[in-house]
Amino acid sequence: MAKGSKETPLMKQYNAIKAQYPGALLLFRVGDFYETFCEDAIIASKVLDIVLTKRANGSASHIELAGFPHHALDAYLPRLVRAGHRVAICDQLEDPKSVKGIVKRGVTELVTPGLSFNDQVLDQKVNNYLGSVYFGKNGHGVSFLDLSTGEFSVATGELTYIENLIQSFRPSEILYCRSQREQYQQSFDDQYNTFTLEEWIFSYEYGYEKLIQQFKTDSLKGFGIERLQEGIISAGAILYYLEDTVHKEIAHINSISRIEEDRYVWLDKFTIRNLELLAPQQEGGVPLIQILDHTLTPMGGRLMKKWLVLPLKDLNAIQHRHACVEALCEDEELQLIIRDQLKNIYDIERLISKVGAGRINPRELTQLKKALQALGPIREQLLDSPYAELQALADRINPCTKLHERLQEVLKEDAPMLVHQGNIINDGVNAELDELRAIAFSGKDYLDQIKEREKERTGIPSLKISYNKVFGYYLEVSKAHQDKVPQEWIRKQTLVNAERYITEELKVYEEKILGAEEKLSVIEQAIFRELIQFTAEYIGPIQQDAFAVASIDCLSSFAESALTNEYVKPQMTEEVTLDIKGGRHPVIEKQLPVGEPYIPNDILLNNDDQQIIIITGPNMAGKSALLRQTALIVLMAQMGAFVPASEAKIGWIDKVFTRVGASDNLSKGESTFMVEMTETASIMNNLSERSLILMDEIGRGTSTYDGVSIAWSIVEYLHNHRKAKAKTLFATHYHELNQLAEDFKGIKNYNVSVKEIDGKVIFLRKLQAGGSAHSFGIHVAQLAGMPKPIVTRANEVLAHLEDSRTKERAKERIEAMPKNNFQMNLFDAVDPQLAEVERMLRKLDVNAMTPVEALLKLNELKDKLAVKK
Ligand SMILES: Nc1ncnc2c1ncn2[C@@H]1O[C@H](COP(=O)(O)OP(=O)(O)OP(=O)(O)O)[C@@H](O)[C@H]1O
Repeated sequence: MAKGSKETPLMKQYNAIKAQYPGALLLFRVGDFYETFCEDAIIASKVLDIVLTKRANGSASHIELAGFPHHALDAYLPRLVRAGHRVAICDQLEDPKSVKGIVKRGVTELVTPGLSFNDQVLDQKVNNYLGSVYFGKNGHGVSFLDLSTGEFSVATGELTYIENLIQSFRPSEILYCRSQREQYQQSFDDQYNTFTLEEWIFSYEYGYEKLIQQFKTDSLKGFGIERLQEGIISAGAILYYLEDTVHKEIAHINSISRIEEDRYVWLDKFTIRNLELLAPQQEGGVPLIQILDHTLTPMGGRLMKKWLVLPLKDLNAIQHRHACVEALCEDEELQLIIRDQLKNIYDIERLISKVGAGRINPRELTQLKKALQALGPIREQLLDSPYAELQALADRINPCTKLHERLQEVLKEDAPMLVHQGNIINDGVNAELDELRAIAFSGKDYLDQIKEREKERTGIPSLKISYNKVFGYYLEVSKAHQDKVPQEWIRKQTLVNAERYITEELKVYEEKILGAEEKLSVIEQAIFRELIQFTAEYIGPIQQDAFAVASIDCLSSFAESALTNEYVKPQMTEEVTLDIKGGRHPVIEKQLPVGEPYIPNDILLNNDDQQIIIITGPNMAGKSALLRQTALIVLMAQMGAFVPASEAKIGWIDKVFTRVGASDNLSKGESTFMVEMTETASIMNNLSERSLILMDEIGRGTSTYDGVSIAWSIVEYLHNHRKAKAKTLFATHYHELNQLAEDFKGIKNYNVSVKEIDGKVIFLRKLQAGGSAHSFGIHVAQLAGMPKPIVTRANEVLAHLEDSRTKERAKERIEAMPKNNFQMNLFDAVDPQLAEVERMLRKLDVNAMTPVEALLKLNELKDKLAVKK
């Protein structure tokens, strides 16, 4: 707008409010519409596909304008938020009827991608997390809040841990400190919506104070997070942000939990991606969650995702879940009953959050009532079962009987969505309400009586009594009967075929009826507000119920997969052996064409004579499937599910690392091989003796000799690592690596068998002991329809290369390979400080740095090492 121009009072108010929310799109309530202006209007018209108009603005030039009716907010808001916009909703804070001049307005909510209660923005089965990251000197902090459920958690740790958690929680928005932009950008890719906050917010004292204020406690000791300095700082920023975005009613955020690094299996960020736990890597692919998730409640769906990315390490906890699944598998009738009742439990977790935020509508409160009704029978059924584990689960359900009774008594069965629509409260709850209702209804009856009486008196058979907003109740007489209209009727309107009249008597009753209806609505709203307050007392118990129901739902979902897919209960042990008989890939087996069975395979790994298995075999033989299914079976077992195998004995695993071949989708222009090596290095630096490593075609992104050499030395390193004899499956095309089995006790060769019949390859998909002689690559090329001359020539070249003399020399060279037992100082290699320095170095973009920046960075790296001394 031109400077110095004279604004209308409305635009003056608009501009003042707009200035308070920079970066947000402002929806400005004017009468029955939400309006947007200027830049916002241009964006809104594009995103929402609504008309963009221009209008005069006082003596200023024209401004753009786009708006929509206020009742369409639920439909339009999600579209703006999903398009990545922060939306400030500015409402009228006074009743326009009672105000002279301009109505007071203010922002009542700032909706951001990470903060929403709106059912249209939220996905039922997915948590909507707001994340917050703080980079400290001695560690980093992260926290996650789902405003729609009240779940709030925090962790402190090394950067890799924070990265893994971000990958697992997949927040819709991440907050970080404005002065830490560089660290943030170096550590996280740009796939997340972010928002930066000022530096003063990120202090321990501020965060601590904010948290104890929110939880109404004296300290954070009870939450077990007292020492998580950086975590507390990050969580404090979240609470600040809630305030800043006008989220004041947050009673449902009543605790915070620590994400304990020691409790869950460490899945490096490549593992979650490579194993396709939550999302497929390629469009059209199927992730594991799709096979495992048979949950029936939104809470169950959300918890299942969490269980999937946070598998347990504690044997007791794992075995407890297995025992529940087993009981539900054994008692199929109980399983059916429970699943039937779960369907009646709405999203009580989000409903009770809406109670806390004062945003629940009457219909939603009836849903809560119905859910409470269904909780009782679930509890009873499980308590009556002979299984102690299921009884323990049932015990965690609190049927909140008093609340249920109250809701049952007060709330109408078919209460509407909007409070002002009325008809929310039952008859018999409030005497005044009943009386007013009687007046309202009998008043209407009385109108009928008047009509009949007047019909008779005047002899106008078509006499009607109707209502309109302009002059209230009126009598309508068609033109044909005009002559019969009594004198005392007052004419109000003439239509083409009829005349409309009012009478003294009609006016008296109108006032009575309308007055009653208005009062009725006021009383109903007051009772409804009281009911919400009463319900708010139950936030804690219902949150607990939500968790209990979610757990039952997940366990029953595991039982469902076990029954339909023939999974078995894994035997969990403290040993370090992994012994899987007849293992299958849970996703691939569901996708094979009918009649094509999935071929099961056995895998035995320990940290003694079979620590590393080198798997060779032609392309398409099934090497990758075998690697992945082994990790998936372990993870499924540790999340509490049954597994696709005929038998599985699992010495629990603490970390899973996966490095799957050089993929073609280059990210950020780094060479594929570089990515591969960075990822592999991160594995080497984080090993433990309970780790499971999957390496699929490591080294294939470079020349054969480089590739073989790197693969070779990685295998040697893994084998000779003194502290961490990590169990490893190594799939490779380099059969040269088979030589290693002769030199090292813990390395064994296997191959995925194929049969050659009439020059054609038949995939048997069976894992068998021993290496393989050649790689059948040319056969696969032939299968793929490669032109015959190319195949023939390739065979010719191969024959030459495999010429006996060449082969003999290669064999000699491999046998004469200098031996190396990696007797280096392994401490250094696993030192986290060094690893951090290395990671920082790798992430540097030297070409984009000025000499001064380079020097500063060098100094920072030096400081990091100095801390160690
Ligand atoms: N055990 C099995 N039973 C039946 N089909 C299988 C089995 N294992 C793999 N397959 C099928 O074979 C296909 C190829 O398997 P996979 O990708 O594991 O081969 P690979 O040996 O890793 O090949 P490449 O070396 O080309 O990566 C799979 O997509 C699947 O359809």
